[in-house]
Amino acid sequence: MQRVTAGPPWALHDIAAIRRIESAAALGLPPHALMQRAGLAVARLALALAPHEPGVWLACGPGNNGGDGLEAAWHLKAWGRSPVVTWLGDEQSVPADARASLERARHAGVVFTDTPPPRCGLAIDALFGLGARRPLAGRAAQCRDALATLAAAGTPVLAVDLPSGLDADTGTGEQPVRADHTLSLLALKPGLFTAQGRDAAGQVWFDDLGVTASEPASAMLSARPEPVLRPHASHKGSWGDVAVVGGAAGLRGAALLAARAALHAGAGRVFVAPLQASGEPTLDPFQPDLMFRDPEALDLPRLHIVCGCGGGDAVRAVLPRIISSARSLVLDADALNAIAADASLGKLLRARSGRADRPSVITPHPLEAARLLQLTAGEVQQDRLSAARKLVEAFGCVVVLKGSGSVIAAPGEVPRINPTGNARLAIAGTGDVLAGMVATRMARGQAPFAAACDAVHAHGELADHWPAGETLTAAALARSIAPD
Ligand SMILES: NC(=O)C1=CN([C@@H]2O[C@H](COP(=O)(O)OP(=O)(O)OC[C@H]3O[C@@H](n4cnc5c(N)ncnc54)[C@H](O)[C@@H]3O)[C@@H](O)[C@H]2O)[C@@H](O)CC1
Ligand SMILES: [K+]
Repeated sequence: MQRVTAGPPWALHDIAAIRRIESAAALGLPPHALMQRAGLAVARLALALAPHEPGVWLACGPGNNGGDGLEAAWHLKAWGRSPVVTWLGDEQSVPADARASLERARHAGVVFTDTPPPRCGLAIDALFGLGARRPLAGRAAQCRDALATLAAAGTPVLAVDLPSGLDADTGTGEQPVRADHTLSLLALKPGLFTAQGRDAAGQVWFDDLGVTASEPASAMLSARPEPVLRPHASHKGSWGDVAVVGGAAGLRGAALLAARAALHAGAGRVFVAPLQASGEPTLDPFQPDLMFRDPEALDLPRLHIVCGCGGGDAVRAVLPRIISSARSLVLDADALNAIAADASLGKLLRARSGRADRPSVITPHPLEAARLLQLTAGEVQQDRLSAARKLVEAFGCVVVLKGSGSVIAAPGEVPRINPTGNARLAIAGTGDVLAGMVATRMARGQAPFAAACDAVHAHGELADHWPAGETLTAAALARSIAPD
């Protein structure tokens, strides 16, 4: 069993792949073996989480997720604990494996009750796992509410395989169980790490039940970036030139944030090309290293461009030239809104996909993604991985779909879900900082997909390591970037 932490590139499998892995593994094992391993793993983790509390309540559903819970109860009883089970199954329709575990638990003298105990040392959610495809209702919803009441009183909640009611593929669900810990069995699921998954699952643990996955990963958790060695014999030209085009009147800050982020991330030179800026000062007094230019004067084929941050409507006019000519391109915010409103810009972006030397990355949040796909933001959030894939199909570029568990997708690549970051990033300007970080990585010569994955990971880690009690603002975030 392993604790899932941000760092290694964990493989994720969708429901269809897990069902195939399960069938292949079962062929070589005696009946009930996988559930026995699952129940043992759950019981071990339960013991580790509440070593001094004998009372454990297990809410067990009608299928094999409930069977895992019953099997765990049997172990806990054998180890001298006091498990109490609420079982929602039906004697007539219980699956064979779950029946075997039910009988073991009954014969061992595990207590069964219809009503949850008022208190216990640990509560285990074994209501539904992979089979949950509809909202919890009736007694299952009552158990979910009882788990919430216990959690509010300080009882840790451990979910078996998935928080019940959470969709393993998408991380969506209507009021899923909220767990402090989730033990994912056989394979890790994408839904634990995106959309509502992170809030519902708490700390994720993984036990492969002794089975090597016989299926390719459906997605991966992106790994911590490798540090980049900066050779002593390098100069500012070695680290690339980033130019930020945006910051229309009243929105200057967004462009400055992206530019400062690019500078702190280690670009060799950073230019700012504000839109509608005639007669304004051409200096950022807090960051005098930034060089100001007229957007029309930029040598685009040499430059790694960030476009859109605070672009307003004015960005529309400069986009055709930028999309056609920029050396590399990160498109954010108003640039994406302009593309959503004008199919000819989308065609220009798509045309870049034929040129490996002209990479492009788009960084929409869910509403911008929805505009690009002509969906609602709710529809995008309903299946974030598939929304990111659709954007890749539409524009042929690297896509960063921001939000809890940002998804990074690209042509020919297994999609990544980013495991870092927290709600402190849910403020204005942090997306501009991210755009500057992605562009800098491309300016330094990284391939666009890796640049996007690494920048998103590093951006999230800044928030994860933010000092307690200090406010995270986008400007402070940009300043805190340390080039690696
Ligand atoms: N796949 C495997 O190899 C293994 C699976 N195991 C466990 O088995 C689970 C999957 O078991 P099942 O396929 O039996 O599915 P579940 O136990 O998740 O659900 C059982 C059934 O409940 C019904 N159901 C779903 N949502 C409901 C709702 N909201 N209200 C009422 N009924 C609902 C569905 O018809 C579903 O088939 C996994 O998540 C895991 O916990 C483990 O035993 C280890 C091995
Ligand atoms: K569960």
